[in-house]
Amino acid sequence: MGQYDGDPVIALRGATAALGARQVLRGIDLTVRRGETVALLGANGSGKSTTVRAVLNQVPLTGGELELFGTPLARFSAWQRIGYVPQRSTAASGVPATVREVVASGRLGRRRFRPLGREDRAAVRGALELVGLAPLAREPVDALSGGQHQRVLIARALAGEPELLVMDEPLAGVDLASQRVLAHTLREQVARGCSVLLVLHELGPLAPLIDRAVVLRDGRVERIENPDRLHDLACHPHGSEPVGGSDAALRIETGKVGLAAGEADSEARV
Ligand SMILES: Nc1ncnc2c1ncn2[C@@H]1O[C@H](COP(=O)(O)OP(=O)(O)OP(=O)(O)O)[C@@H](O)[C@H]1O
Repeated sequence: MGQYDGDPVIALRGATAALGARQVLRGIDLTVRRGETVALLGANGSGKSTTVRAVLNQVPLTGGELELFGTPLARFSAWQRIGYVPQRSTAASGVPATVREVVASGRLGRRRFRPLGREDRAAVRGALELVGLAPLAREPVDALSGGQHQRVLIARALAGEPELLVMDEPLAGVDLASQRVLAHTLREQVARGCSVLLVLHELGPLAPLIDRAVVLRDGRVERIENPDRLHDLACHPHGSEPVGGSDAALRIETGKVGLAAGEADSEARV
C-alpha cells in the first residue's frame, strides 16, 4: 500500500447498465490504479456484481465509458491480463477434471491452445502452492469442499499471471483458514504489482490489504472510505453509520472526491 499515482488499470466513468428491464447501474465512477487494492461494498442488490461484470464486459454498458489498461473497451483485447474469480460458482463442471487441470485452464489465454510449456507448468505449480493446494493437485475437483473449490478458482485466475485480479465475493462460504490463505495470496499478488478489485460483504482478514473501499447503494457510489475508516467498515460493512451523514459530501484523499448523490467527480479516484 502507499501512494497510487500509477496509471489506471480500470477507469469506469458514469457507467449505466440494465439487466432485463431493470436499471441496475445508475452512473458509477470507479478507478483502480496499478498496484491498488479496491473493495466494492454495499448491501445485497446494490450493484456490486454487475459493476464487476461490466468491467469484464459481461454486462454491456448503456452509458458511460470504460477503459482497461488505458485502452477504451471497444479496442481492448488483452483479456489475459485480467484474472477473474466469479461469485459463488464451483470449479466442478460435471466433466471429470483434476485440480491441476482446472488450474491449468487459467493459462489458456496465455498459451493460445499450445500444449503446456515449461513456463505454463511453473505458473500452474506456483498458483497451486500459493493457495495451498499442491498436495491435492491430482484430486478430482468434485471431491473438494466449498472452500477448496474457491481456492481452485483463485489458483486458476492466478495461473494466468494477471496484472489485474477481479474477485467477486472470494470469502463467501470460506472458513477462516481459507480466508487467511486468501489474504496471504492477495498480499503476494500485490507485492508483485498486481491490482485487485474485489467484491466483499465483510472485510475480515482482508481488511489490512484494502487501500480503498467503494460503497455502492442502489447502483450508485454512495461513499468511499480510505484505510482509516476500514476498521469501522469491517464492523459496519453496509454503512449503518454514514460518516457526516449519507447526504454529506465526503472529501477524502486528494480532496477532490465529491460523494454526495449526483456529485460524482470524474477526476475522483473512485
Ligand atoms: N438477470 C437479472 N435480471 C434483472 N435484474 C437482475 C438480474 N440479475 C440481478 N438483477 C438485479 O440487479 C440488482 C443488482 O444486482 P447485483 O448482483 O449486481 O447486486 P450485488 O450488489 O452484487 O448483490 P449481492 O450482494 O446480493 O451479490 C439487484 O437488484 C438484482 O435484483
